Amino acid sequence: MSDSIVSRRRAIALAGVGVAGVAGAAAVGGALVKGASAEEPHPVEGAVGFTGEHQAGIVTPAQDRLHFVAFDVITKDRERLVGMLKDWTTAAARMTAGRDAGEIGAVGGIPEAPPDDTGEALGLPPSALTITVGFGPTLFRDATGKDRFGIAARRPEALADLPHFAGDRLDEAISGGDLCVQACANDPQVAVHAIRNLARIGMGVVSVRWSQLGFGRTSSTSTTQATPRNLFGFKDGTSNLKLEETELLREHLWVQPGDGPEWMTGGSYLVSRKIRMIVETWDRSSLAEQEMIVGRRKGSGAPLGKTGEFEEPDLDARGADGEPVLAVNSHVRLAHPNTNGGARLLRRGYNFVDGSDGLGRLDAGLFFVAYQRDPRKQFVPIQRSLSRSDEMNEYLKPVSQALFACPPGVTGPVDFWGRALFS
Ligand SMILES: C=CC1=C(C)c2cc3[nH]c(cc4nc(cc5[nH]c(cc1n2)c(C)c5CCC(=O)O)C(CCC(=O)O)=C4C)c(C)c3C=C
Ligand SMILES: [Fe+2]
Repeated sequence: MSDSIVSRRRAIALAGVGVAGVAGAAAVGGALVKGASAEEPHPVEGAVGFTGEHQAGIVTPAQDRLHFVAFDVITKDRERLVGMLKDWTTAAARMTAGRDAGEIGAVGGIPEAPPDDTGEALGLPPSALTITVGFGPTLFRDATGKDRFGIAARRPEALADLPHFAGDRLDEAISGGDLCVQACANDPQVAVHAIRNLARIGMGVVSVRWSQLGFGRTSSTSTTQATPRNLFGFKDGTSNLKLEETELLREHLWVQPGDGPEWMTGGSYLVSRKIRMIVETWDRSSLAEQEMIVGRRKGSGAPLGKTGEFEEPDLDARGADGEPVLAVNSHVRLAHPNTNGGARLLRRGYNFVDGSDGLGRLDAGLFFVAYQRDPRKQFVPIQRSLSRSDEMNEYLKPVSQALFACPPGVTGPVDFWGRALFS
């Protein structure tokens, strides 16, 4: 029996209950989640498994495209919020398996009712779509300190507000958020379709605060992937944490039992930072200057003083002139674990070009995304060290920042994003 026949029969059966009833019925139970799970006997080709110990979209080999969105929760009703998270989980399981967001689908319903899928991904393969969800600090307490949904006591200490960093002039309107969804796929239409349908499902419960499109992943998250380049033309992601480094992931990426709170075990913290790159100025600097600022060769990606991309940078090496081979204010030295008490990140950023700035320059840069076990011990010290003296800052303008707690993966049919947090 084809999906469309199932959808049509279901549509007829549900025709009498109205649109709200149809939307609710499509989200009931967990059967749909199971159908899209990693344990499915016949996984869909090109689909990334949805269920598991950790959410997909973190160590998953970085796809080419991103649509990231931060939402404000606009309801005061805890049950409506929980209901939406259940509906999101069901829809995400379907979409990551290459199916319509709802059971009726884009064209399977009655003509009088809005479809439960928007339709722009009809006929497209799953395209390795992953959908990853996170909870922002303001979901736990609002700006006045109010416990909005009875979960303030469950706020992780690691979800502490990020400090101000020297040189930052962030735009509040495109920073923060109560919830975030990161959709990554190898087809931009598939990523946008996923976000659009979750926003549609969340109508009346959440409203879009800000969103960001990205292209050309700027990190590899697996040793099977070639290192991509950022908009400064440099290989980016060489020394990133990788999917295959299980021990390092335990140490630096996943929240471990005992870290607390319990509902975050197996999860990870996401920091995003939208950084405008003044590419026109960068393009007028010499190759030698660019390589000195980064600390690596532009062609091979090798650390200065070495020849292979994956050789370790030597922070102590000095040239014939007695000066450090890796400049004291180079990006790689300042971001290196040895400079930051061993701190490491799993970076998963994307390039962006948001048109032009009205002054004859591209509005382009890096939408930096990094996952970690505890931002207070990882992102914060690294960013402090970069903010203080990175030579690259002359070419950068950070415009937004956000922090989210991404819970562990959905484990099976009755599970949903946030179940342990809200139970
Ligand atoms: C706070 C964290 C970081 C921000 C913000 C950041 C911005 C940023 N980075 C590049 C380009 C490169 N970064 C590279 C390495 C690198 N960067 C960070 C952290 C942040 N970068 C880390 C932890 C590392 C790894 C350091 C190490 O272990 O050696 C590199 C080199 C290649 C690589 O290893 O990935 C490049 C190139 C830009 C352009 C940018 C802001 C726009
Ligand atoms: Fe960097």
